[in-house]
Amino acid sequence: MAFSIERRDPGYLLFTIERSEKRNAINYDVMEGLSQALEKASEPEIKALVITGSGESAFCSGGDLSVFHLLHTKEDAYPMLSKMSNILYSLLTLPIPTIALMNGPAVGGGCELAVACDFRLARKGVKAGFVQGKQAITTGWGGGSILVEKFPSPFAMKLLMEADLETAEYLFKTGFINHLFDGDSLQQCGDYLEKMLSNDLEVLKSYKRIWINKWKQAGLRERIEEEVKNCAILWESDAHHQYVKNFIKKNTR
Ligand SMILES: C[C@@H](C(=O)O)C(=O)SCCNC(=O)CCNC(=O)[C@H](O)C(C)(C)COP(=O)(O)OP(=O)(O)OC[C@H]1O[C@@H](n2cnc3c(N)ncnc32)[C@H](O)[C@@H]1OP(=O)(O)O
Repeated sequence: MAFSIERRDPGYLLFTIERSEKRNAINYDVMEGLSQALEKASEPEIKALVITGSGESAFCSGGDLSVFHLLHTKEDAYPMLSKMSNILYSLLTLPIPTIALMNGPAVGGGCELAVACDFRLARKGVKAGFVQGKQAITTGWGGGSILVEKFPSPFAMKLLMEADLETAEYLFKTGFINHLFDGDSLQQCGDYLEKMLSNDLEVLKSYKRIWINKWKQAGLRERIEEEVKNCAILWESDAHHQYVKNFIKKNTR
């Protein structure tokens, strides 16, 4: 199974990508798992959704390049990008708080998954970055638009345009990471959530609605659709295919 979904104390749903051998890369099974978790997170008594990856080698290494290298044209790429962008938009607008528990690196689409969550908790020393620019594409799951909506422009623009991996410590200073931890990630996450989840679910939902309304008014859904379409166009470039070919070659030697 590529994922697991578990109810945990104090009242949150834990979604784990169970693909540590692929550094928790997102394939179609993981997308299906995320959709199921989003549905389950709407059940009564669930006060938050926590997303993590198994092991400590990665939170999520982005799109599974061993699968997505089969997508050549923009017509091939668009359905995959669009599907995942719909999942990330549902995650963004989930009526309860959401947490990316970054026990390891978050790379490319993995960083898009993290930015779609309300809070990001990272293990000290891990790295994270929107590296897509180095692969001759842009973010294509909506993460660029979400980043720009949530963070000050010069910071967001620098992260996207430099397309580098940054340390969790730098990202903490800039506010992208909300909490740095050592030791047991689930224990740390439980401690971080304890005060918040001691409040009534309707209070949490009412506050979350303030952000959801803001994002709706800002036309974020439409902006994400534009990002998806633009990424699909870049996807079919020779430069991108060359990058992916090199990645596959390097990793099958
Ligand atoms: C779709 C797009 C988007 O944003 O829209 C994207 O996400 S583009 C995807 C962006 N992601 C990437 O460029 C790949 C990022 N991956 C990495 O940077 C690295 O793997 C780290 C996550 C930092 C972990 O490094 P570490 O040295 O621990 O592991 P490693 O590189 O030896 O990888 C271990 C195994 O996982 C596989 N692996 C790692 N990342 C993968 C990925 N994204 N897709 C498919 N396989 C992947 C490697 O091929 C290797 O398989 P074998 O053991 O069989 O050799």
